[in-house]
Amino acid sequence: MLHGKGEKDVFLCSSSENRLNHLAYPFSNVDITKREELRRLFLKVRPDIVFNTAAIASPDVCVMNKELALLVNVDGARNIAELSTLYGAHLVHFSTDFVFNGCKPYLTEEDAPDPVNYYGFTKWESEKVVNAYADSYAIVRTVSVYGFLATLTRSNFILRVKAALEAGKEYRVPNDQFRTPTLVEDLANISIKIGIEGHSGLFHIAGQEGLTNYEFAIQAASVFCLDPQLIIPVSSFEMDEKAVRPLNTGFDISKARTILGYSPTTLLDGLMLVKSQIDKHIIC
Ligand SMILES: NC(=O)C1=CN([C@@H]2O[C@H](COP(=O)(O)OP(=O)(O)OC[C@H]3O[C@@H](n4cnc5c(N)ncnc54)[C@H](OP(=O)(O)O)[C@@H]3O)[C@@H](O)[C@H]2O)C=CC1
Ligand SMILES: Cc1cn([C@H]2C[C@H](O)[C@@H](COP(=O)(O)OP(=O)(O)O[C@H]3O[C@@H](C)C(=O)[C@@H](O)[C@H]3O)O2)c(=O)[nH]c1=O
Repeated sequence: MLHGKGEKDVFLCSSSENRLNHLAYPFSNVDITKREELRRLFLKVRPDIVFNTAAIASPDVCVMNKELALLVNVDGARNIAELSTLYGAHLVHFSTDFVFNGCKPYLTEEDAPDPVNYYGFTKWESEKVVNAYADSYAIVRTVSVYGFLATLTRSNFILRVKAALEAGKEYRVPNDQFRTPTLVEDLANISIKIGIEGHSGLFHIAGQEGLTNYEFAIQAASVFCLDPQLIIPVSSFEMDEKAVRPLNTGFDISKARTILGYSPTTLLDGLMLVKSQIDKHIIC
């Protein structure tokens, strides 16, 4: 998404291999929890803008490995915030709707966080360290990101629904978790704008339609021409996941619309885009 945007060179890093090597950007392995290693990278690259997407982003993994979650999500964010200040970079840090308790949908930037799981707790703490240690920064909170890339670290909701239905398997989905799903291209484009234009503060970035995960799965099945009968609505309680999920989240995106001119893709267009990307990938 960064390709051809502005006059910036792009430098990629992550803790394992470069999964975007077809794009031919320079890449370094870095562990954000290792401050000296990270400092050497800042010294070498001298970034104007840093996008911090690194995290332990699975709520279930976070609750099972709290030490690691705290280390990466909080200490790692602190290292990046400190070094961004030291080297004069504008930091765009990513956070989540899971900082909220799920009692109210369409949350604004003014609503008070109150996480109900350990992942949400570490992400809220990450926001506090960014606030405390970064001079020039924006925090981008987002919700249930969907999209297609052949080399994803983790899959996402609609790709899992698609895989199960294609295999003729039933897929149990909570009908009591309300979200505003976010198309990854919308998130990437607005984040680049935030970075390049140097916007500061907190932004809620999500899709414009709110629906339950069950309804989302049904819409995905329709676009992918798969059998919706295989999608079984269940309560979150019946899901029996390791980490409890906040029930009602989803964002009010008025601030982003007004300040950034953010105008997200509709859910139907987003799902059709993902379908066309997958079809193209299969043909290639
Ligand atoms: N996906 C979603 O629906 C949502 C995501 N978010 C937030 O967006 C951000 C990105 O999430 P998402 O892309 O889904 O997460 P992924 O799990 O897909 O990717 C996280 C990345 O973090 C990297 N990473 C993990 N540990 C380290 C480390 N110690 N040092 C350097 N890099 C590390 C991983 O690198 P490697 O691949 O090399 O292991 C991986 O690429 C996170 O901050 C998450 O909290 C917020 C709301 C919704
Ligand atoms: C693994 C699994 C999940 N689900 C449901 C649970 C949940 O309602 C929905 C989405 O599950 P996921 O594990 O993709 O997402 P989940 O971890 O619930 O969601 C979050 O991801 C993190 C990173 C965030 O920050 C949040 O914004 C949110 O998008 O899918 C199933 O229905 N069946 C399954 O087999």
